[in-house]
Amino acid sequence: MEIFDYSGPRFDVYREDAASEPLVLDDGPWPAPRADGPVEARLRIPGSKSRTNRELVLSALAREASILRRPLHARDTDLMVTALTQLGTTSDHLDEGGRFGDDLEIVPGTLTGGVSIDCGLAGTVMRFVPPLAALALGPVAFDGDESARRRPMGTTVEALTALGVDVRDDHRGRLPFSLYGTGRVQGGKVRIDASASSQFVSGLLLSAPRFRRGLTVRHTGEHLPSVPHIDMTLEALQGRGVAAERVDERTWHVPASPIAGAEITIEPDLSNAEPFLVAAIVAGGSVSIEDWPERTTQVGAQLVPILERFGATFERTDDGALVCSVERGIVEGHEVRGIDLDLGEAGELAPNLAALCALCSTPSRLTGIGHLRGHETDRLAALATELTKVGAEVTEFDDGLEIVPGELHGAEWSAYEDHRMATSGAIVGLAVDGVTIDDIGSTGKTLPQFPELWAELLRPGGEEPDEPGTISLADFGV
Ligand SMILES: O=C(O)C1=C[C@@H](OP(=O)(O)O)[C@@H](O)[C@H](O)C1
Ligand SMILES: C=C(OP(=O)(O)O)C(=O)O
Repeated sequence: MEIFDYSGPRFDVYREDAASEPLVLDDGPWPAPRADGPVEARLRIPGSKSRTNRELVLSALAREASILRRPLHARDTDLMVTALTQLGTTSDHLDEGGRFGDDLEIVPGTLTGGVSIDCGLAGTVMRFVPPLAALALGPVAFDGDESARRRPMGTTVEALTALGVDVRDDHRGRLPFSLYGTGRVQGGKVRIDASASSQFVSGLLLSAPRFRRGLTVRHTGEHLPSVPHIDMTLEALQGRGVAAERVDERTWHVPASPIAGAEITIEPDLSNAEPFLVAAIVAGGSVSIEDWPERTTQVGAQLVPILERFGATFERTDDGALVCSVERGIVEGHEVRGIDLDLGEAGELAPNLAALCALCSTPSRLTGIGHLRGHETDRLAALATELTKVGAEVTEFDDGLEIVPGELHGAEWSAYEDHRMATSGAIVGLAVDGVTIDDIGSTGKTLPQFPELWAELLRPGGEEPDEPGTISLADFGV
């Protein structure tokens, strides 16, 4: 079939409080600000990427309209909205979302193909949309960024093929590929190897209520990373009246079922809170994150027990904020010991933790994260290269990293178009003079406001900016 020529949305680094006025940072390197002493900040972090993109997919498949309150507006979610719109969904901005952008109303429509989907570098778009596209009538082509073409896709392709979907897989389990939707998928049972990504499971489960016979997915591979993300998928389905369930450790079942419309407030992205919480350990002081959910399936919740091991203490305020306090920071000469940590469930937390480990006084081992080689970039190689550049000694294993701290020094830190590599460089820069990040704009994948929030974090004594709601570009050396 024809691969349609479609150039997807470009993204800008922009300020949500002036959403129509993109703030385009210089292409040049971003000087990571140093922290000289304790920080004191209370921050509101935009909505969860993982939850927003699940709710967007379910809203497109639902039998009636849905409203998403405080959804994330970032490159990954913009790509999802665009993909679903191309396939027949309508989305309207409700203009009530406050500082981080509008609430969204999603009205499902008849799913029709004849389109090319730009997945950008978003794992959730490339793994969640193809099963939905199989329910559309007509051809749908998928492509993404150059780096996205290196991410594993074979399990999605094989699963859909096994379910009788006509998939043209010219690049053997990589983007670009295309499928020919017939408007229906029989469903039933499918066995897949999801050891490279939990998103293969989640993607199938999300569209499964609309398959004729629902779907039972069984994972046959050795490892299964990021299990809490599958729990989040089940929770999202259940929230729409679908009796989705985990049958056993490697099997999930979703019955054929209507998907209800819903009004859902998206929790803040706890994984995107990570660099700010880590900053409290590096600088000392306290960082509060507003609206930290009491119960959540987000892996970011694991930051509390993990960062306690680095000396942080946590408490909740009556108004729902999580306060992370650290008596003396690393920059004040406090020595924090490294740790051994299995991050198999929470791989997306690994890059920022690796940066923190490099600032500790003793070696650390992060394991269970071999699948990070298929993330935005090969994160194990990228972390090893960049941490070595600034003076740490790093050994890569098949499933992780050993990080031996050293005398650290400034360098140009490469982000590899990876939001979490960029924020990891910013963490190192808090404690090390002369760190610059080659592409801070890559944070736009899930947190376009990162430079702005980082400046807010580092503003002395919680000082108000010159004009309320604005920050000086000089803060970024722009
Ligand atoms: O389903 C999701 O929303 C995600 C699942 C995880 O992917 P992997 O299982 O590939 O690690 C996670 O790392 C990613 O950031 C988001
Ligand atoms: C792995 C990640 O993203 P993606 O959803 O693109 O897989 C991540 O955000 O850490």
